[in-house]
Amino acid sequence: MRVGLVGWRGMVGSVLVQRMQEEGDFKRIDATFFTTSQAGQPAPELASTEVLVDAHDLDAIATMDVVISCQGSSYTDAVYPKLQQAGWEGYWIDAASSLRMDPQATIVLDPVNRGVIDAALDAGKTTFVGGNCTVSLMLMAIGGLLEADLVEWVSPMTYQAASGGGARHMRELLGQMGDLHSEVAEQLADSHSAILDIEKAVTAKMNSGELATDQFGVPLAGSLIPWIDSPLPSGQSREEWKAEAEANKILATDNPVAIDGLCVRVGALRCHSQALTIKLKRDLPLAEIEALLAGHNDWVQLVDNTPEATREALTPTAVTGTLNVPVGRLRKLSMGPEYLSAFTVGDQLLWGAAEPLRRMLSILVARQG
Ligand SMILES: NC(=O)C1=CN([C@@H]2O[C@H](COP(=O)(O)OP(=O)(O)OC[C@H]3O[C@@H](n4cnc5c(N)ncnc54)[C@H](OP(=O)(O)O)[C@@H]3O)[C@@H](O)[C@H]2O)C=CC1
Ligand SMILES: N[C@@H](CC(=O)OP(=O)(O)O)C(=O)O
Repeated sequence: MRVGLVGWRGMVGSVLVQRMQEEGDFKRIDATFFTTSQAGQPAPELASTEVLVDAHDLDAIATMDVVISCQGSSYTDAVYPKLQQAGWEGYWIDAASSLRMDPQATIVLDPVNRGVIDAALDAGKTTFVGGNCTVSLMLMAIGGLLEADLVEWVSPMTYQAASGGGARHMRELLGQMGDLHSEVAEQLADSHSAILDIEKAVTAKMNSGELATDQFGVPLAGSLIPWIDSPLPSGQSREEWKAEAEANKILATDNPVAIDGLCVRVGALRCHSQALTIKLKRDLPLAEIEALLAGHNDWVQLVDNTPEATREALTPTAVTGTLNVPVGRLRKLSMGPEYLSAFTVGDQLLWGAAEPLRRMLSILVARQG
């Protein structure tokens, strides 16, 4: 199978390539590495060509059986329609959002919707797109309740990492953290210095306009930003809108589950966290809920509702770089026995972006036999 990789040098793409190496995927494919900016330069050893191929060379792209793009929506918008018009019959696997709601496209998250993916392949569909990171991570966490049709609605309140904006956003956050520390390093070193003086100096620096804020627009270090992506007439941010729209498409629900909440950027590096309020269709003992959640897939992990277990396993620090999707803080809320709280954390570059694409490629390779 000839597989073209576009966007492999970026953050999502490099996590994808790393995972493909870990799983030995390159042994099963013939990989061509494409580029939008470095055509003709040496290709990585994993490639079947010696040099990188121009990602806008449609003739070259069209020789691929599969194209995986982690290059972003503008590349997809420029190339995908032309390939379709030219009658290309290969498979298009994409990390970008632009094709997700296209009726021809299937959103892939196989531990949750393998049946939907298989039905699409059987029907001859060829376009497969990874879901929004918070949506995929939420479904990995509470897939057991959704599969059992126990959920009336979910309100996710998110705590999203800087990496969701891209590499430059991560750099900006770390730079802000360093600048704030430098501002008060001397007072911090003196254990007798007054904490309110330190706070005042930090707050003054944050409001001084001196911190680099080209990516986020305002300081994120020591703060948060309760808006992600563009505004919609509904008052939602586009990130908030994706929750219900994409989740129901992934699940192929007959009766859509209402999913709506607020999306917030916080100073985490690459793990998104979400506090979920879930309205169940009926009262269910907590032990049954836990069994359904834990039994749904190989990556979800129940975390005891204790301070020790929560600090140990339910933080971005504990989860970053792993495929684990811990879910904890499970308890019935005081609003009534059908109201459940949950908190979940996941690496937004792994299950949130690269891993569903890698697994979609494996499904195609396995089908080819
Ligand atoms: N960030 C995220 O969390 C998520 C992103 N996505 C989707 O994936 C797309 C790509 O995101 P992301 O990986 O963050 O984008 P990046 O900005 O990290 O990379 C995108 C492209 O930029 C080019 N590039 C230019 N300079 C550099 C450099 N110094 N290092 C690496 N690459 C460079 C590369 O293309 P080339 O080699 O052709 O020059 C690369 O493929 C997004 O637009 C989005 O659609 C989806 C889910 C989550
Ligand atoms: N918008 C997400 C990251 C992302 O790229 O999402 P999408 O693939 O839906 O555009 C975030 O900022 O955390």
